[in-house]
Amino acid sequence: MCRARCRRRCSGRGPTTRWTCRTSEVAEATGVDRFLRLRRMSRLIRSFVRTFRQLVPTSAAGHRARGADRAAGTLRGAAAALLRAALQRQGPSAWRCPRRAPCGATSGWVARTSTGCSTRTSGVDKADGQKVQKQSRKDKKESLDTNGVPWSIPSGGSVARMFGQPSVLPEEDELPGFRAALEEYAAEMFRLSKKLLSIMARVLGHPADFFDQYLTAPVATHRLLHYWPLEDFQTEIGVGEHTDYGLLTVLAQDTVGGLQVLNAKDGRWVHCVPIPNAFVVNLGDMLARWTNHKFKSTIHRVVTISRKERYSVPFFLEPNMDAQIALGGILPAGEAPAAPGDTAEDILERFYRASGQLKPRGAAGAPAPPRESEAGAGAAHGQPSFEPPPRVSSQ
Ligand SMILES: O=C(O)CCC(=O)C(=O)O
Ligand SMILES: [Fe+2]
Repeated sequence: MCRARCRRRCSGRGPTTRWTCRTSEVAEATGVDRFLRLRRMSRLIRSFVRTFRQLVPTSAAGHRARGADRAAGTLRGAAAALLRAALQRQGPSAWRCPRRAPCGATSGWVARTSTGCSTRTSGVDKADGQKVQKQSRKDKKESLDTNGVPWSIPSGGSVARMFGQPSVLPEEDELPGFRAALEEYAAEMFRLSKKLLSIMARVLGHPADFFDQYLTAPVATHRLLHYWPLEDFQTEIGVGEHTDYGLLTVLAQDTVGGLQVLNAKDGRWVHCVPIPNAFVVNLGDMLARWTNHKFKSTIHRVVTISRKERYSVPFFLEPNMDAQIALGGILPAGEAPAAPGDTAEDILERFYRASGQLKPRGAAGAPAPPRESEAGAGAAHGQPSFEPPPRVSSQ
């Protein structure tokens, strides 16, 4: 039996305090954890559905997001089914994948951690890998990360393989329609992102379809976020100050508010007041680097000042992992030659190493990357020392 505050029965091996119980063992032994997870997820998904309802038919780019509307309808049904399942204690068993999970999956529910602090950037170019700092305040949020481009098979090394993994989600019979609705919404966000990028391409003096060549096997994360109200502003935050590291982020937020953007000119935080029927679009570090900061990445954070819980749904887009992202390389005049280490994958890897999600190369104690055969079913591509994905408080 577990000691401390946990009465769950463990396998009897080793120390059995609440904090050292392995979720899988607890779930196996009692089924309780599974039930709790299901309840938690049902709340998250219900609120996600509410956020969807607020999604507008018309986005910032005048793009009609019919898919998002349809997906909202499907999700309403899916959430109801999930709740029913929760009541009957028939929850899915494996769709929460804790970070550092042996299965190495890169998506799934990322719980609020008891110790984790977000990382933040002290500059706007994390692409150089050295500017990530530890925040002193803890993020008070949880999320469900899913693969935003499930059809894409990114090619490259371990980062590409990590992102190419399927999402950890309830099975169809556990939550009918949920996967389809997520995919439909993500596909719509991908279309919208491409539309926005085509406008940017023209601003940069390129043909409208310029970015398409870099988006044939992209990487994207579709995230469902839930924030609790903050109780102590000294020690807690929604998400710490950061820039997203990819190309761009299309974000739907509810009406609670809390997203803030840094005005680089006067150093003040500006509230990104929710506008009904609008998406927020953040530019990421890769776009900043590619344009030599002609397009700046958005420094933002979430400080939930309301007593209400907050929900948001960002869609983060990165290009093909082998896209060369040289500093200023996308500017038509004076194309900078790409140097080794300039691919999107190199940049992501540097970021993960600098933020501690990936151990430095050759670090003492750094576990060796598992061989493919050791990776297990959930890590079909063999995820090494990655603590999977969440673009942490980065993204
Ligand atoms: O929830 C939000 O509004 C922003 C979330 C965010 O910035 C992130 O996850 O990178
Ligand atoms: Fe962000």
